[in-house]
Amino acid sequence: MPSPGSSRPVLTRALESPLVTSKSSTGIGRLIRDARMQRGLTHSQVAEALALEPSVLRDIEMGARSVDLDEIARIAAALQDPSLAPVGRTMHLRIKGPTTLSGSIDVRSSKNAAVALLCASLLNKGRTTLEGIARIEEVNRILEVLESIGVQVTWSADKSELELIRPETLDLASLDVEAARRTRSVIMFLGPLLHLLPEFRLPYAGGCDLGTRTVTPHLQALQFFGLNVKATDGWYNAAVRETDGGVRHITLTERGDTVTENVLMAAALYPGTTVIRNASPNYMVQDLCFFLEALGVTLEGIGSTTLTVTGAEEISADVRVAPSEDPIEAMSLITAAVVTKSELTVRRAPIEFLEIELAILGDMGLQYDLSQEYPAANGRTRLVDITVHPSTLRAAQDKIHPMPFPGLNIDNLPFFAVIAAEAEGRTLIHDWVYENRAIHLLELGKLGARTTLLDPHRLVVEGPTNWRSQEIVCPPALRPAVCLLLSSMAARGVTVLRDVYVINRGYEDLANRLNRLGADIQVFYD
Ligand SMILES: CC(=O)N[C@H]1[C@@H](OP(=O)(O)OP(=O)(O)OC[C@H]2O[C@@H](n3ccc(=O)[nH]c3=O)[C@H](O)[C@@H]2O)O[C@H](CO)[C@@H](O)[C@@H]1O
Ligand SMILES: C=C(OP(=O)(O)O)C(=O)O
Repeated sequence: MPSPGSSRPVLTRALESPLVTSKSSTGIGRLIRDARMQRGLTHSQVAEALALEPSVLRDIEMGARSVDLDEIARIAAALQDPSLAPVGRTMHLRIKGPTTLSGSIDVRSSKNAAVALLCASLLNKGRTTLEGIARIEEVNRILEVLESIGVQVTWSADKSELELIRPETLDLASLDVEAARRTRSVIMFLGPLLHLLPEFRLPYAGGCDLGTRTVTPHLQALQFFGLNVKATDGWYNAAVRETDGGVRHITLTERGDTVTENVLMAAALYPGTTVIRNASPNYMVQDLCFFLEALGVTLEGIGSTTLTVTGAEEISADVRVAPSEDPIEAMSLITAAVVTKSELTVRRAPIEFLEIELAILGDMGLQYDLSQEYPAANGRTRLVDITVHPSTLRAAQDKIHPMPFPGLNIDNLPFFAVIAAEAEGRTLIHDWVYENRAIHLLELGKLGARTTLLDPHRLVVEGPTNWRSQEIVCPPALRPAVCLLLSSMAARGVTVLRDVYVINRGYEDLANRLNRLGADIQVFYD
C-alpha cells in the first residue's frame, strides 16, 4: 500500500529539504500551532509529550527555531495529526489494553456524504460552502483531484468550513491521477462532467479493496444522458452525445448509493424531468438531495426508492450546507463501547440509519437508552444520543446480513463480527455484497477471536473472546481495519496496528478522540 503521506499538502512541500529555511520554519510553525489549537492543547501539554521545554515549542511555532524531519514526525505523533506527517513516513498505532471507556463523544459527518457533495460542487458555478466536513484522507484525495482540475478550494482557519469555486473551464488534462486512483468516489465525476465536457477521461476508481466492484450500473444509467464510456488501460474514456429532451425514466439495475448519486447529478443539470426508480434512499443520497435542493433543483421522493428530479439548464448559486452525521461512525463507537464493556454516550447519532442495527443489538441483550430526537444542522436528519450500558450479550439467533437501505447497512456489518465475538454462542455473518470483506475480518483471529470462514461470504464467529494483543498490518479495507483497532482496546498488552492510512481515509482523528474517552493509543511514524 502506498504511504499515507504520498499527496501530503503544505507541510510536505515546505519540508522537501531537511534544511528548513527561516521562511518555511514560519509556515511549519504556524501549521503546528493551528493543529495544537484545533485539538485544544496547551504548549505545556504538547511540550510534555515531546519531552521539550514549553519555550522551545513556542519558538518552533513562531518559526524562530527550525525542525528536521524526525522532529516533525514526533510532533505529528504527539498531536496525532496525520496531515502534519512528513512525506514518506507511514502512520501506525500502538494500543495499550484493556481499556474501559467513559463519557460521551459526538459523531462526525460522514465520509460518503462529503465525497458526494464535493463531486456535486462541480455542478455549481457559484460558491459552495460546506460546513463540518470531516477532515479525513478520502476528502483530502478528492480535494487534490478538484484542485488539480482548477477548482479553488479554501478551508476556514479553524477548518470548520470548506469553500469551493469551480473555474469556468475545467482542466482535466492536469487531473491528479495518483489521488484519483486512491478513491472510489472519483467515479462520481461522471454525472457532473457529462454536462461540462463533450469528451473526457477518468482513471479507474479505487477505494477499499473489497473484491470486484461493478461500475456497470453507472454506465448503463448515464447512457440516458448521452454518456458513452469505453474502459481501456485503466481509464474510462467518455464521450457525450446530444440527447432529446423529455421525461427520462431510468430504472437502476442495482440499488447502489454512488450510482444513484451519479444519476442525480446528471439529472440536476438536465433541464427536464428524470424519474429514477430503484434509487438508493441511503443517508449519503439524502444529503446529496438536500444539497441539490439548495442549488435550486426540484426533487420529489427524497428518502424513497423513486426520485423525481427536475433539473436546470445552469446552476449558479452561493450555497451553504452541512452534511449529516455518519451512521457508520456511530456504529463504530457503539462497538467501541460493547467490546470494552463500557458505559458510553454516542451523541448526534442519525437514528433513521441505525434502527435495524439497534434492534438486532437489543435482541442480543445490549442495554441502551435513547434521548429525545433533535434535528441535525441540515434541519432534516433526525439525531439522538445513544447511551450504551455494559451488557451480557448472546449470539443473534438468525444470521446477520445487510440489505440496501432501509436494511442493515453493509458498512456496519463488519462491526457485528466484533460484537459477535463478545457474545456467548455462534453467530453467522453473511456478507452477500462484497467478495473480500469477510475475508479481511479473519484478521480478528490474530487478536483471539474464534472465526471460521465457511466461504468468502459467510463467517461464523464464536464468542465470548479473550482478546490478546498482537502486531498486525491493517488490511486494505476501512471497516475491518477499524474493527481491529476497536478490538485491540479490549486486548491485554500492547497491540501495534501498522499502516493506518486506510482508517484515516474514513475517520477523523479517531485515536485522539478515543483517548479522550480513556483509551491509551499512541501514534507513531516510521
Ligand atoms: C463513497 C460511497 O458512498 N461508498 C459506499 C457506496 O459504495 P458504492 O455505491 O460504490 O457501492 P457499490 O456500487 O460498490 O455497491 C456495493 C456492492 O453492492 C452490490 N449491490 C448493490 C446494490 C444492489 O441493489 N445490489 C447489489 O448487488 C454491488 O454490486 C456492489 O458489489 O455504497 C456501498 C454499499 O452501501 C458502501 O459500502 C460504500 O461505503
Ligand atoms: C467501502 C467503503 O468505502 P468506499 O466506497 O469509499 O471504498 C466504506 O466506507 O466502508
